Amino acid sequence: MDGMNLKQIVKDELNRSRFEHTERVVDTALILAKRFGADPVKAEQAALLHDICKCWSEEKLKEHIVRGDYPNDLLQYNKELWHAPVGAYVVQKDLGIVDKEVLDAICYHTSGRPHMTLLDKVIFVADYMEPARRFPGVEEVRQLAESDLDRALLKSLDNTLLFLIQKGMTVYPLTLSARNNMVEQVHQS
Ligand SMILES: Nc1ncnc2c1ncn2[C@@H]1O[C@H](COP(=O)(O)OP(=O)(O)O)[C@@H](O)[C@H]1O
Repeated sequence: MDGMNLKQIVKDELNRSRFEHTERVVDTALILAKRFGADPVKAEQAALLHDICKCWSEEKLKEHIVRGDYPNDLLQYNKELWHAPVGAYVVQKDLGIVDKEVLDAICYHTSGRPHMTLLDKVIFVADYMEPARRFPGVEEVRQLAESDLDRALLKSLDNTLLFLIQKGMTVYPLTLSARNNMVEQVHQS
């Protein structure tokens, strides 16, 4: 499947604003990939596909997760997390994407995980800081991403965790592990 076909498939799956977000994530991911030496073809593909299941209903995502091979605790946490691992499964099964790095970058783009690959980091940070994002603290992430992808990622994870805690929400543990691991990586560098 070539890039144009994939783009049309993604467009058909998403509403207009989500597709425009996706296009901005692609642009941002390509900039970060070039800056930090990630594979631009993989970055473009992972960014294009990262939110492919974002417009599925809660019921459809839940049915899929119940029947599939997903972490046991996933359904106990924020439904905003669900589209990412389901998206990785769907692009593998329905679109024939087999590249594990691309599939992992899609799978972990919302939660993060410990020992994130360079591509995971590029997609996570691109999704967090694409130009239309207005999160408190996003400007600092953009500044850090000018020169240090790890610090930009750590700040994005910190901001996400602080946001969830301030809202009194539960935190999916994988994000805490991702954050702890990035603290270690940043302090070692
Ligand atoms: N560890 C976590 N536990 C619970 N919710 C989380 C966690 N990490 C991220 N989220 C939530 O997921 C959402 C972000 O998902 P994302 O895929 O980036 O969607 P969007 O592109 O719409 O921002 C936010 O609401 C965020 O608070």
